[in-house]
Amino acid sequence: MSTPEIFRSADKDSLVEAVTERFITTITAAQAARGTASVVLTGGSNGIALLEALAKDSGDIDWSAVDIYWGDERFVAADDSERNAGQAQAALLDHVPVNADRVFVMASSDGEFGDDIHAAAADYAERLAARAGEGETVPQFDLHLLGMGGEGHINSLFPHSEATGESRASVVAVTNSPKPPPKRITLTLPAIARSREVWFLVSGAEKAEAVAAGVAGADFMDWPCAGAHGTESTVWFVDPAAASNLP
Ligand SMILES: O=C(O)[C@H](O)[C@@H](O)[C@H](O)[C@H](O)COP(=O)(O)O
Repeated sequence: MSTPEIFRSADKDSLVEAVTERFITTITAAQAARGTASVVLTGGSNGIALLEALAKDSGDIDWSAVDIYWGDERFVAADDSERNAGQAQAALLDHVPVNADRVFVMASSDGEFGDDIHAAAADYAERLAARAGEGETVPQFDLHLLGMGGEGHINSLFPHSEATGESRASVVAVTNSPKPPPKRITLTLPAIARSREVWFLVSGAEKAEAVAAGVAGADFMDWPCAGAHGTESTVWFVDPAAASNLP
């Protein structure tokens, strides 16, 4: 488990610029070392702004050799504008030469499992396991991106929820999310822990308390963000407002 690193930016725009630059460096380095890279995307304003910036310039990233996953998804119809996958498609994936076989979208509520959210979550767990090494259920991600809510939720892991307390399964269904829509599919803390790097992309004063709790290593049932760590690095990209409760 890595010690949190804090990257303070002057504002939200320069936060996205810094993340974009470091994303390019990290993914090209992974490809240079292993011929391939894997990244877990996040929704939210900063997560999508990063993808838009990458669509304009992603340096030497070989997009055909990147595995793309999502940390969570809203279990709604495929064409619902709330879907993280649809937003990522429009922001980036439609504009770069990704390999469609390496883009792992979580099922929608009108997909092959219909409204069976548990089957849809189990399917994602199986697809992760199929890409994992022997004896593992989750591939080693090079990078897991995370947005965060003001109460410290990451992916669809909300405070004091069963999903946040999950200690074994890699993917679970959430049927009572306090933030709409209620039905979601999410990677769990043990799945996030398979990441070399975990990056939080956080701006705004309403996130300041959660940032401080996450960096200080609070109880993850109170502040789910405090339970997410990369094996090599954990980086909090914060603007001045989000950093305002840090020592
Ligand atoms: O799951 C959701 O309902 C939200 O999309 C949420 O998880 C979002 O990613 C964070 O709240 C960060 O959002 P911002 O980057 O816009 O602050």
